[in-house]
Amino acid sequence: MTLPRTLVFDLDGTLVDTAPDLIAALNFVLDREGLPPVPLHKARNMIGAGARKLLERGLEVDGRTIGVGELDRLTKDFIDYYADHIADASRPFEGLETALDDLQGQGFQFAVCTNKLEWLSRRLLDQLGMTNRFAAICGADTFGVAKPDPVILQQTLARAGGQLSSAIMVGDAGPDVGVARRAGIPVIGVEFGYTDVPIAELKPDRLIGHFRDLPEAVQSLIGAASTP
Ligand SMILES: O=C(O)COP(=O)(O)O
Ligand SMILES: [Mg+2]
Repeated sequence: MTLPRTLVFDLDGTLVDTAPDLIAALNFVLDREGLPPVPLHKARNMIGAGARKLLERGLEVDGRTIGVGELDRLTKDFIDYYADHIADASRPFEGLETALDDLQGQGFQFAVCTNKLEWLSRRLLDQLGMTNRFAAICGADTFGVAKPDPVILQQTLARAGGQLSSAIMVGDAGPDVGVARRAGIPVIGVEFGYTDVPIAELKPDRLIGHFRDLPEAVQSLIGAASTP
């Protein structure tokens, strides 16, 4: 039996431009703590390792480090606020729907492997009308491990009914390139996402600057893999 080819997507900064709502939630919490807001351009690159890390990084801008208990409380406040505003301004990156239609027509299926919490990821994709696009939607809490641990990618693929030998990862940051490398699958980097290290420096197998280029990047990877 041939299992379907699977494209596994990161969520924040890859499928959806979530920075405006994530940073609004961060600044809501900072404001309640009496701290100044972090500007969007600066805070964008703090996204990628989950809500807790985003808060830690946001607090560090002001030179603040806090205890575990306080961080727990602020993370809860952050998630409460974010959940209520998850799709106020977040939108899929340009060209995504067309690229997915094209690839689906070629027989690909899709999955989401994110360091966001699963229920937040589902809520976001629900509100954008995209949940049904994905055979599996898995977050940092789904299997108790986050990217770049390869287990999350292996388990996401298992849940989607795919397999590692016919999967490609698509992501915007270090954890995405890392998880793909550790699981031994190719990775396409997107240049429009959130990362403190430029994605090109992480050397993904292909780089795209717009979703219109995704089908061709996928084809060239498959072509390269089947060339003797
Ligand atoms: O929410 C985050 O910080 C990370 O999410 P991502 O893995 O979808 O980029
Ligand atoms: Mg990301």
